[in-house]
Amino acid sequence: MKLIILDRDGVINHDSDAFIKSPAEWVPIKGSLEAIARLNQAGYRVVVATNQSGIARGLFDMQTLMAIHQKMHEAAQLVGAEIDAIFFCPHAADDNCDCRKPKAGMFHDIGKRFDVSLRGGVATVGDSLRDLQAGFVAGCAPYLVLTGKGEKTREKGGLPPGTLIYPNLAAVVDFLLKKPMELAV
Ligand SMILES: O=P(O)(O)OC[C@@H](O)[C@H]1O[C@@H](OP(=O)(O)O)[C@@H](O)[C@@H](O)[C@@H]1O
Ligand SMILES: [Mg+2]
Ligand SMILES: [Zn+2]
Repeated sequence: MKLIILDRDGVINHDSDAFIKSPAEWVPIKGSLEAIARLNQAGYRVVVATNQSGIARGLFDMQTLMAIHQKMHEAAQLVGAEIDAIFFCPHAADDNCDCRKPKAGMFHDIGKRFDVSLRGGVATVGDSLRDLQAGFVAGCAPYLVLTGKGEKTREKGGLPPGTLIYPNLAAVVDFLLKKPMELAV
């Protein structure tokens, strides 16, 4: 089975320094949902691994997070895309949980749930260093996109070895499905 693990904010939808606190604030990045549909058609299971410390911060509750994800699923369906599962960490950094990226807990759980060894070339796509670090530790091939916080992440450096950089999720999918696309260097 082909599997890919995507960060949510800044990869699928626009991010905000004020967090994505409601369905109304969830706006897909142009081309991202269509890119997921192309992955589905190529036989990929698409799974999201997202930090949602806004829950621990009291910025929004679980019901609101579920409503945001319902909107994401519906928007995906409109373009023939399907997100197979959404794993999220609702904790704050000082909760010292095992699931908050850059820890790899969500990635290990995804590997178990889908019975896939992540070390077999499973790609993970993120806009923050912690996304890439979590995936890399779990054995994934890291891809940085320059949407969301990606430009800042590139400037800061320290990316896991072998990280490939692309302008956005659609360009990563072009590469994965072997349509020529220039690397964003
Ligand atoms: O990119 P993913 O993992 O899908 O979600 C990130 C969000 O949960 C929020 O994560 C926060 O980081 P802190 O949780 O405050 O460190 C900030 O970066 C917010 O701007 C951002 O919206
Ligand atoms: Mg992000
Ligand atoms: Zn957690």
